[in-house]
Amino acid sequence: MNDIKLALLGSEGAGKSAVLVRFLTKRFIGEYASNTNSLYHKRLSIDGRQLNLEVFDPCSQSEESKCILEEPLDWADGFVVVYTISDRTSFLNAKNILAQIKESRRETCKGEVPICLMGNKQDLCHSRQVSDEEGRSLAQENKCLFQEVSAAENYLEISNLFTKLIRHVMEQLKHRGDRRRYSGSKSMAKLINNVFGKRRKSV
Ligand SMILES: Nc1nc2c(ncn2[C@@H]2O[C@H](COP(=O)(O)OP(=O)(O)OP(=O)(O)O)[C@@H](O)[C@H]2O)c(=O)[nH]1
Repeated sequence: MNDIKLALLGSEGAGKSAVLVRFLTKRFIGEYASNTNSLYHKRLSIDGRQLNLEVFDPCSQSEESKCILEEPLDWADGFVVVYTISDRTSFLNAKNILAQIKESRRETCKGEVPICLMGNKQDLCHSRQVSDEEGRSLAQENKCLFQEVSAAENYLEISNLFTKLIRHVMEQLKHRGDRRRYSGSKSMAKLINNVFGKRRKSV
């Protein structure tokens, strides 16, 4: 069984939990606790392969809590970076997060870091502050997957994006010698318990 570890990153309220819960359960739930770090588990089958998916959904990454990024950056095999199309600040924050991911993997990761950039809340396009082209070009600069989505209204696009990202992670893991840096001795659950004190979720 392959273990795949993803981290969700983005501004407060960008819709990280909504996007993830949409993918894992096909449902949209309006409100989520935002002051806790959560680790979600799900068994999946992609291309006939059984996967053990773990997704870390940290509480919001404000400027002051920048250090919170360090553990997921080290731990994850791939990243989902979420911004809101109706909030330019969240887009600028996503840009910073992408730069931090690249910087943290510069020495250890020879190939591309599997990342998916999601412009969420597409249903709020009447109050759009970030164009689709801006999102697309930021994704191209950083060699990551990109799509605008609406966790509130759409399942399929989100599911397809996660699936593409997981395929990319599986490809990268095949080519890497240091496949499981943390599993066993230093799991994310332990890291989170140590650093933050947290809940684990299964869906
Ligand atoms: N209109 C609309 N609202 C959304 C969408 N996705 C999430 N929301 C709403 O945006 C708010 C924040 O969503 P969350 O999923 O909690 O965002 P988050 O990024 O996990 O937030 P933190 O946990 O605070 O970091 C909630 O009120 C959601 O109902 C969407 O696609 N469209």
